[in-house]
Order: sequence, then C-alpha cells, then structure tokens
Amino acid sequence: MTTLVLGGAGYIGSHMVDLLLQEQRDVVVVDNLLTGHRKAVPAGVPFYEVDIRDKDAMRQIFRDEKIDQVVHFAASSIVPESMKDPLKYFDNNTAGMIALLEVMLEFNVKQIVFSSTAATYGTPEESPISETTPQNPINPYGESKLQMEHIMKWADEAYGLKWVALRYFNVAGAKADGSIGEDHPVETHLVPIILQTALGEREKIMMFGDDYNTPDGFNVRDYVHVMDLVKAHILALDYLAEGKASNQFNLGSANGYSVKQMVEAARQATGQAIPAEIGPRRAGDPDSLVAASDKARSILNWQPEYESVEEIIKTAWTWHQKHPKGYEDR
Ligand SMILES: NC(=O)c1ccc[n+]([C@@H]2O[C@H](COP(=O)([O-])OP(=O)(O)OC[C@H]3O[C@@H](n4cnc5c(N)ncnc54)[C@H](O)[C@@H]3O)[C@@H](O)[C@H]2O)c1
Ligand SMILES: O=c1ccn([C@@H]2O[C@H](COP(=O)(O)OP(=O)(O)O[C@H]3O[C@H](CO)[C@H](O)[C@H](O)[C@H]3O)[C@@H](O)[C@H]2O)c(=O)[nH]1
Repeated sequence: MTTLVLGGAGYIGSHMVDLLLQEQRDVVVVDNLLTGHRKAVPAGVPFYEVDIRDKDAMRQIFRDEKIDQVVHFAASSIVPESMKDPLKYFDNNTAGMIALLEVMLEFNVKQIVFSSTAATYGTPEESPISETTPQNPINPYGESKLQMEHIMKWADEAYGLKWVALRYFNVAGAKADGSIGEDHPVETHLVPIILQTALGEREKIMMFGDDYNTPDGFNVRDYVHVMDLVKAHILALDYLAEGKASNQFNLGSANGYSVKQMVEAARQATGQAIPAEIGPRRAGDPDSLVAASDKARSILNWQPEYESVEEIIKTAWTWHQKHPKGYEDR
C-alpha cells in the first residue's frame, strides 16, 4: 500500500509522514511549500513540490507512484486571513479538493482521509461537541472545510469515493525527540506563541479577551497531541482499507483548558516566567470548543496517549528549544 500525503511538509503532515515511516509503509509527499518546509520531510521520501490544483502534475504523480490511499492536509488554515481574503480559501481549499478528486477518480483511487476542523461547527449549540452537532461555520476557513466534506459526500454517492473526515480540535505538541515540530510562517496558534515568549523570541503573550462566558472568562479549547492525532489517521486509513463506509470523527481530548490555564501550564512545563497580558477579544473566537471524541475511540479504536496539556506542552518545548527559529528556511 502506498499512501500519498498531501501537505506532508507542514506541521501535522510531517508528523504523519514520520509515523507512516515508523510503521514501514510506503509514502509519497506532495507539497507546494506555501507554508511547509522541505527539511521537515526525510531525504529518502519521494517528494514533489507541486500544487494539488495542478492536475497535470498530479496525474503524472499518480501515474508514476501507484497510489492506493490519500491523506489530505494541503490547505490554507489561518482564520483571520480567511476573513480578509475568503476567495483564497475557496480556491486553495474548496477548488483544491475538486481538482484532487477528479485526478484520484481518473486513477480509480477511492480512499481519502481528510483534515477537517472544529471550525466547521462555528459557535456550537452544545458542549461537548459531537459529530451530529449542527455545523454552522462562522468564517470562510470553516466554510471551505465544510464544503470539502460535502464534496466528498456527493462524490461517494456518485462515484463510490470512500472518505473519513477527521475534525481536529486544537492540535499542539511535537514528536518527542524534538526533531520536527510546529513552524508556521505566520504563527497564530497559542502554544507556539506562548513558547516563543518563554524562549525570549517574543516579549509577551497577549491573551485575547477575559470576558467570555467561561469559568475564568478566557476562551476554552480542547488540545490534542499531534502524534495522537496522526495515529488516528493511520486507524482511519486501515478502516477504509477494510472497505468500511465513509464517516466523520471528532479528534480532541474531551477536556477544555482556558487561555489562562494554558499559560500557567506552560509556566509549569518550562519553568519560565512567560510574561502575559490581557488584550481585546480576537474576532471570530467562540467561547468554548470541547470535543466529544468517543466515536473515534469506539469505532476507530483510537487511544490517545498524551493525557495532560503539560505533557503536550513539554514536547513542543523540546522542539522550540532545539529550533528557536524553526526550520530557518525563510
Ligand atoms: N493546526 C491545527 O490546529 C489544525 C486544526 C484543525 C485542522 N487543521 C487542518 O490540518 C491541516 C494541516 O494543518 P497544519 O497546521 O499542519 O498546517 P500547515 O500550514 O503547516 O500545513 C499545510 C501544508 O499544506 C501545504 N499546502 C497548502 N496548500 C497547498 C496546495 N494547494 N498544494 C500543495 N500543498 C499545499 C503547505 O505548504 C503546508 O506544508 C490543514 O488542512 C488544516 O486546515 C489544522
Ligand atoms: O496570541 C494568542 C493566540 C491565541 N490566543 C487564544 O488562544 C486560543 C487558541 O487559539 P489558536 O489560534 O491556537 O487556535 P483556534 O482555536 O483559533 O483555532 C485552531 O483550532 C480550530 C479548531 O478548534 C481550527 O481548527 C483552527 O484551524 C485552528 O487554528 C483562542 O482562544 C485564542 O483567542 C490568545 O489568547 N493569544
């Protein structure tokens, strides 16, 4: 079985490639390096610097590499950017999915595991959020990911494409040895920003809003370790290989932590002071996003190993200490 990893040079994709290699599976990576890093993919892995919307280049890869299954991480994923430039998101994400499925179907490749997001739920009507909670995105990023889920659904009805959509909550942490980790060219995520502050790369962390409808007034999120997350992708690939029906699963820990609790956890995990200030709310942040992920546990038999945010933060800290300026390729 050969797995094609789209976006394999990115944060989550590079951890997926690492785990596939540990499992001695054949891997091929496509990434246009928009936000990814060539150095995040080991030298021996077939790597194509290609945009997934370039159908001719993608056809050539399917022809040469005999792909069996696809894991699709290649997307734009910055919420505030999507508010300013929605068409970029409908082009890269939604149109990217259409181009990809056209090529996959031409080559009779009919199994795909897809990176969806808690952002498809918008401001959820219930907590914890289950897979049947209504999806009402409140930004173009979440909207594009919901469209991508719908496109796969109709492609299953019409052409028998089998898909698993994994709806991630907040992904954090790094491979335990700190050899790969999170390095987005424009960093917006809480954990790397806190740790860059711990390292002195940033002066302080601004906590966006203390007047939310949560126990301490700060936003609550559900943090999942990147290695646990990619394990669920392996289980989803095997689920599809067994010929099972298309499905969707939330991936989170079922535990919510506020921004303030995360800063405190990082102070414990790093032993650093980490200056923090309270700032205004950031547009588009729901009060609280916490996953019910029992479905992934029962159907995929997913068993996350990292149980506390301190442990998650410690692995990210190892990466940031070893690579204070990330991959240093920009
Ligand atoms: N990080 C999170 O907390 C989180 C949460 C929910 C969902 N996701 C989703 O997971 C996926 C991976 O996220 P990440 O944090 O690793 O992001 P990332 O930006 O590090 O990775 C995305 C990778 O895809 C590549 N890419 C983008 N558009 C492409 C295209 N058209 N053709 C080829 N390559 C392309 C980028 O260069 C990058 O290497 C994304 O689809 C994102 O929407 C992430
Ligand atoms: O400098 C910062 C950065 C973030 N935050 C806060 O920290 C929390 C987490 O913010 P992130 O930007 O790390 O993550 P989001 O919850 O906004 O979004 C992430 O998780 C979502 C699902 O929950 C989507 O999938 C999205 O793609 C992914 O970036 C939010 O309350 C945010 O306001 C701060 O207070 N200060």
